[in-house]
Amino acid sequence: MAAPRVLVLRAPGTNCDEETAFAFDSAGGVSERVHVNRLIENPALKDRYQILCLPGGFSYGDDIAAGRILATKLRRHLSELVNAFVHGNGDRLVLGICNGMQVLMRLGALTEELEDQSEAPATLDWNDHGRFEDRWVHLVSDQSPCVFLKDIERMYLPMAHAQGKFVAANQDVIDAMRSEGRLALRYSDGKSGSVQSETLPFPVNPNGADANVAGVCDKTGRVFGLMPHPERHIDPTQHPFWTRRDEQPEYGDGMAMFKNAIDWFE
Ligand SMILES: NC(=O)CC[C@H](N)C(=O)O
Repeated sequence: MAAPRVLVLRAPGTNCDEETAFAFDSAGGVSERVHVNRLIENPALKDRYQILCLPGGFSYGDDIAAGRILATKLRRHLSELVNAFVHGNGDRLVLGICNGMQVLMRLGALTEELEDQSEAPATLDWNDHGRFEDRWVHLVSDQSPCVFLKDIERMYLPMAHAQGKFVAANQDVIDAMRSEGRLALRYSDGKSGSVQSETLPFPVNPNGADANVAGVCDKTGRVFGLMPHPERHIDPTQHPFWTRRDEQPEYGDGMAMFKNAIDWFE
């Protein structure tokens, strides 16, 4: 099959699009970085791509709330495009990384069937300490339908955000999402390989996220958002202690996610 085409969406303030396109290309995809205004001018462009990726950054300066303006722009001008990727025939993938996850959450694309009239089922709030946190974190994945996390048990990835605290409206949302394996990726201490659901203290849980959630997927596992940055760890030399490791793995931990996405189309 021809290599899947990846739409890496740009907006004013996006700053991880080049690395993200490089990661998809290194995994065997063909990426194009496209500005949101070009899509609004030519919505038919959506039919060129099999994967939609919303990369990290500070879209529209994080004004109002991180991801809010880009989400509103997508909902107002590109709802057909969003719908084609999120739903469509169920034959495409969506990945939101950091600011991209914030956009997917504001759009409701990760939690839409849990939506009730009164409030969002879940959101991404300010980190508990109220500051931007930029460092490496340990992650474990739960049993999950997430296409991107297939056969991945743990990862060590950089994080870099101020508004990454996953907060659910209530325990029912947590229970419903957990029972479907949608609280797919969790912060961990790097020792235990299993998911912990009682909220772990800082610094293991860097932002105070409910149930240590770092990434969530939709019901189908095709739509996934995560706060850490897999595109910043695709080469082993990006690991902070790579010179001290006895053996170098072939790839950095994040690469498997991009390969899973490309392989899904085979
Ligand atoms: N790395 C990013 O994508 C940053 C996300 C967002 N601007 C925040 O600080 O929360």
